Amino acid sequence: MKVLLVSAVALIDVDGRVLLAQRPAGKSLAGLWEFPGGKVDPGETPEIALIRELQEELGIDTWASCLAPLTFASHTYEDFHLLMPLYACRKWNGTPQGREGQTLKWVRANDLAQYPMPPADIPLIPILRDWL
Ligand SMILES: Nc1nc2c([nH]c(=O)n2[C@@H]2O[C@H](COP(=O)(O)OP(=O)(O)OP(=O)(O)O)[C@@H](O)[C@H]2O)c(=O)[nH]1
Repeated sequence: MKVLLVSAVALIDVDGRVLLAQRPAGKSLAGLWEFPGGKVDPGETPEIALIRELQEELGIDTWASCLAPLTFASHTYEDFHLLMPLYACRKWNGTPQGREGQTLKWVRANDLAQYPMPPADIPLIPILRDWL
């Protein structure tokens, strides 16, 4: 089984809300809400990959020093095994915009469970809620 390394982040605003992005139609897991992030390319650290993905997907800039390791997902999908570190980040420059057609939503900790997420993300929600 191929292990896929994906870096993801809980962006947290001044009101303690978390940013979720809805996967656009046509992609795998379309319509589900996920944490911003993406695949770690060869030669990248998880932090560098995340900084790049945040620029590409949301048009914001952040720094490795602002990415705090929070927890991780380890989940077997049909064709691969996902290993996904989840960072927490409260500091960035710019206003997140869905640059790749994603709908974005700032969600309160207690409302996170109302957003359908990929199966790998489900165990992360109570951890994030307790941490917030
Ligand atoms: N970014 C992100 N990816 C997640 C989450 N949960 C989860 O299972 N994934 C999976 O991790 C992989 C992330 O890859 P990606 O975002 O770079 O790539 P993608 O599937 O959008 O497609 P692409 O290869 O066409 O760019 C996908 O298989 C996605 O379903 C999550 O919360 N955030």
